[in-house]
Amino acid sequence: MSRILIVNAGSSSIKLAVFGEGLKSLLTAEAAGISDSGELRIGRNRQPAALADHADAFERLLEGLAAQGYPAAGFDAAGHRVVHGGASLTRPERVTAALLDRIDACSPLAPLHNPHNAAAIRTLTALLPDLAQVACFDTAFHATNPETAVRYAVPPSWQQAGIRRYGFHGLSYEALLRRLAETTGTAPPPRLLACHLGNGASLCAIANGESVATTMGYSPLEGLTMGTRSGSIDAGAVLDRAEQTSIAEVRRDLQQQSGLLGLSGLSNDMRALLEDGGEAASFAVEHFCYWCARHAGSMIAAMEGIDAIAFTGGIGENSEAIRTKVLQRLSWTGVPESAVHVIPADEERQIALHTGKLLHLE
Ligand SMILES: Nc1ncnc2c1ncn2[C@@H]1O[C@H](COP(=O)(O)OP(=O)(O)O)[C@@H](O)[C@H]1O
Ligand SMILES: CC(=O)OP(=O)(O)O
Ligand SMILES: [Mg+2]
Repeated sequence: MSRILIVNAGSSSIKLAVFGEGLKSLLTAEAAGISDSGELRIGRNRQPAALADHADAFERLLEGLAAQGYPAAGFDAAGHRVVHGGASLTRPERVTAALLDRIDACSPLAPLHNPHNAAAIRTLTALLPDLAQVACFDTAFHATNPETAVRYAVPPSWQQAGIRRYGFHGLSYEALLRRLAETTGTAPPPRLLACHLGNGASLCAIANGESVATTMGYSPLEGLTMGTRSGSIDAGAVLDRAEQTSIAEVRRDLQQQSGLLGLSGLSNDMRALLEDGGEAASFAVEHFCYWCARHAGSMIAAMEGIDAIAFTGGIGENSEAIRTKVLQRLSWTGVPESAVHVIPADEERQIALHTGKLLHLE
């Protein structure tokens, strides 16, 4: 019997899942609010936990799995979410030293993610050198985007340097399509607006089951207002700030001090802002919803219309208040309630499916 460990390291959380024979889910665990007021969940057991960083959180999660009868040495394979695969990593790959180098090379493009993804792979390699590991890329799903959607209007030298739109949350969108098919029993709607609203947030225009446009671009910074990331901003403003301060400061500000946190001055956590309800918190929430709907217009234009909407991600799945606000702003689309779906993010099973297939596991 094969036992697979799945590792999904996001910007603020690490989710682990253990799958057994027939991809039966055996145990899940999650570390949330890393570097903030954290929480550790092993199975159904939740407790507040001070989680210094992703490495600390990963170690605590592995200890938690071992205490539940799933020690690391008992795994036959591991599958990882890797956020940025660049232009060439467009399908799941077996981890090798050379592949790790390529993942490292993409780290500057996804600084809140790829270093943690690579670190988790290295931690497991050090613990279990013979463990078969597979990397699945968030960028891969968007390889079907047309060239007009992918290219920035910049000189050829930029294009040669890899400056183009890649798009992210691909594993989540793949999982969303799979689960939508499972629940409806039909082919995907011809023009589906998929909304992954979590700490990182993006939208995807999915036409006949394929990504044709998405709001994130070169890095997971572009597009919607996010937990700590600014979303789209005029490059002119970025250049001016860089001239006045430093590149490092601008990078930190745009990646870690902006978004809901920057607008509210309180928190990057949507639930905390909704609970707070004060003026600053409410403005941040409105900004999130307004820009979500405004970017949705761009996705709908890319598909030349819309038949259905699906929400996923921590906010998309759990917050009816946010879904309602976004849908109110999209009422002009005429999408009926029956064509609005809420799909729990299932990146872990998607990675397990890829891992099992690539390694021919039973
Ligand atoms: N019930 C809820 N209401 C509103 N927001 C929620 C709720 N549950 C979770 N969230 C929000 O989901 C976000 C985290 O999303 P998630 O997809 O888990 O993060 P990550 O991008 O790190 O994977 C946080 O902003 C959190 O506040
Ligand atoms: C790509 C990305 O933004 O991921 P997350 O939502 O997990 O931060
Ligand atoms: Mg996530």
